[in-house]
Amino acid sequence: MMDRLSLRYFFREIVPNSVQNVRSEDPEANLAESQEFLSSMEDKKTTGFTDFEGKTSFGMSVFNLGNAIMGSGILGLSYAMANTGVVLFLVLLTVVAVLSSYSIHLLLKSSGIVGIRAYEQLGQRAFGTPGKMAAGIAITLQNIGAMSSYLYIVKYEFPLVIQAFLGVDNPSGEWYLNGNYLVIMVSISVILPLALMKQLGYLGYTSGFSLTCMVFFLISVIYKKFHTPCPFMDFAFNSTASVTAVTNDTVYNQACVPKMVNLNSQTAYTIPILAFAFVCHPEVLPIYTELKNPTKQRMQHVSNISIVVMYTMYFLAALFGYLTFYGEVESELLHTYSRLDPYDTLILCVRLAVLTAVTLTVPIVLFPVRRAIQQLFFPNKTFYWPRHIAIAVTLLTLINMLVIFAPNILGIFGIIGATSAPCLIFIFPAVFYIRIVPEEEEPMRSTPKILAACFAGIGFLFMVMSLSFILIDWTSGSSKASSGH
Ligand SMILES: NC(=O)CC[C@H](N)C(=O)O
Repeated sequence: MMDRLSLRYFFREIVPNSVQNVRSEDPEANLAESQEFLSSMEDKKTTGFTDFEGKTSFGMSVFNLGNAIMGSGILGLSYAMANTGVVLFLVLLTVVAVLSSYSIHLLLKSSGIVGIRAYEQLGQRAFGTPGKMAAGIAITLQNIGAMSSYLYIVKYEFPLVIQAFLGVDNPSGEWYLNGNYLVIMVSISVILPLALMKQLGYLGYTSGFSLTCMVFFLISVIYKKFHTPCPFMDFAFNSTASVTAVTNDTVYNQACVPKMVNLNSQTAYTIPILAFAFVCHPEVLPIYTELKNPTKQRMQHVSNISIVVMYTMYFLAALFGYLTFYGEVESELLHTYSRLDPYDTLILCVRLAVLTAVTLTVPIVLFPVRRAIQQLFFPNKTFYWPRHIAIAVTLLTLINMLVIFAPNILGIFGIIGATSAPCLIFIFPAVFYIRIVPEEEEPMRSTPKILAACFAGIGFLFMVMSLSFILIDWTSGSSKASSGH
């Protein structure tokens, strides 16, 4: 048994500041609590979290977080680059990646103080029930939006892939070429079983596979750049427009020279597209909960590795996609490849790879929504299989119905994405942090809190900006890039 002195020493040296802080008011009570805490630490070998003892390895956690980051967002990046130019795009991409990592730091530090690694609990600690509701609702809306965008890809791309591989030239209502049936089949046979897993950690393997598919996508995009003439020949017009362009030097030069900095009416969409591409914040804390030997540094390390790898892949995909089509690139990169040749085998494989990748991302993105629903409606309840299954089935049914019956709702998601993404990345982590970290540890005027306040301000600015652009777009009737995915 440790004596009082060595216990104090132990606390100063080993236990994170945050834990010391919450336990610092009454020394006697502290000691009793500390002993209890210490013995629980000896038993469970945790670092102050009472919620769960994780078993997922570092590598698997990187795969899971990488998979959570990488989604349909990647398909809109070339378009974003076409509207910003290479250099400005790189600057903005770097800014969003760094801000994203900083925001994870805020979340991790706050959760270390609260002791429970759930976004909703941070909201609860900071603002009581309204805070918890706000976090839960933002996560639910954002992730349902993301999952629907993934299933849209399945609905519209999968039939084309099957049709081309089976060589059906004139489809006449075959059931296996009907996107709606395919969405339901994929949901039941692939997504549901994965979504029923008790823990996220089990999805590490599928996440690894999903990322492999995206690597294949990236390699193909790079390969295509070097095997596509510029200006490219549009399959639909069977080359006439482009041939005239080749003969005309000025047109050629204009069309096939990358712009370093470009500003136009679509430039404003870059921020929402980039912000969406880096959203992974609802998944960070669930992944942290399951991490083996969880410490803030270790989880920050997992996040930074995932962000750096995705940052590199995002940049390369955007760059080579842009260098293939230049100003002709559409808001969804895969559509642009169809203009080259819809039956090109490589492009069909790429579509299949992207389809697989986003399908395997759905269960990861569904996890935090189920957790949010559990936190909002069944707090303090222990794990219960029927509830776990019922929520997953209900959510998947809802998303399937949205994708099948209300495909026009994508515009609404533009609005949701423009509000919930800045909330989840910027505003909530910052304001929760400011409220949760005790004033004795960091006074209101300390640098970290002022930084956090500026961060919330940036988020608010992004939100207002994105919303105004969407509204302007709607009123002027051209919704070319309403969501970019
Ligand atoms: N939870 C999410 O919204 C994930 C979105 C993801 N970053 C994407 O690019 O698709």
